[in-house]
Amino acid sequence: MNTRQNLQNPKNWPQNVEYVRDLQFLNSKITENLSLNSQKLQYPQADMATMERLSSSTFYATGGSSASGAGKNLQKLSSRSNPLVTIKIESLEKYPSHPAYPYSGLFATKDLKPGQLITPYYGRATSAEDTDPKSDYCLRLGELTVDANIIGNEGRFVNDYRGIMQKPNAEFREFINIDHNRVEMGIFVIKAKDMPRGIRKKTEITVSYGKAFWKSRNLLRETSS
Ligand SMILES: C[S@@+](CC[C@H](N)C(=O)[O-])C[C@H]1O[C@@H](n2cnc3c(N)ncnc32)[C@H](O)[C@@H]1O
Repeated sequence: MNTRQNLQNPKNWPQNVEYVRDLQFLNSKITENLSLNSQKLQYPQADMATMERLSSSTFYATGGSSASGAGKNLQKLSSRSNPLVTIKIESLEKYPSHPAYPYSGLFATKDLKPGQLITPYYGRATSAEDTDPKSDYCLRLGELTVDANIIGNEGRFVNDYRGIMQKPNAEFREFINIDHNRVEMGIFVIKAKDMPRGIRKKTEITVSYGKAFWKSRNLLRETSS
């Protein structure tokens, strides 16, 4: 079900992008594939060449996709809490040395606990074949792609950690959204010994897009991991 009812755009939201609070599906076959009603999650099968192209043009969850196991062992969460309460989109215009200058980033407005869901990642859910290779906002969800280039939510503003901090403080992870009864991708605070307090207020939230994302754009620095 789509939720495109007169949503108020968050502060600093770009005019040419539609703000949504749910995945937008190109067709109902894709909706079924993520639904938990069928008890079995099966993504549309894509050929090897398409999957290889997807691997380099999209970013993906740490540890790969687990949803193909019928949603087993995934955390069950509600995303109803308003993400604007804990995060904000910030223009990087005042940070000329930031690698994503002069665009935007996602910042914590409160302390965020280790393991906490920061925001789901929403956009247009498409099959592998329909993935736009030119989009910089594509996230893999199993064999599907969530593209937040022209339709999305706050998640589309999360930057890669490279050039910003030593390592990411957040990660993409699949979870079961009990509000929608389906598997979705979310941005979560990393749980790590050296981050016992999670992400502190006013800190930028960063993930790793994966080396393949940068390599495919010829932007991987020799030193980056
Ligand atoms: C999903 S968008 C992130 C949000 C983007 N900064 C914006 O304001 O729309 C991904 C794009 O942001 C930029 N980006 C993200 N992390 C970066 C980094 N660490 N260094 C340089 N550019 C980055 C790159 O242009 C990348 O293709």
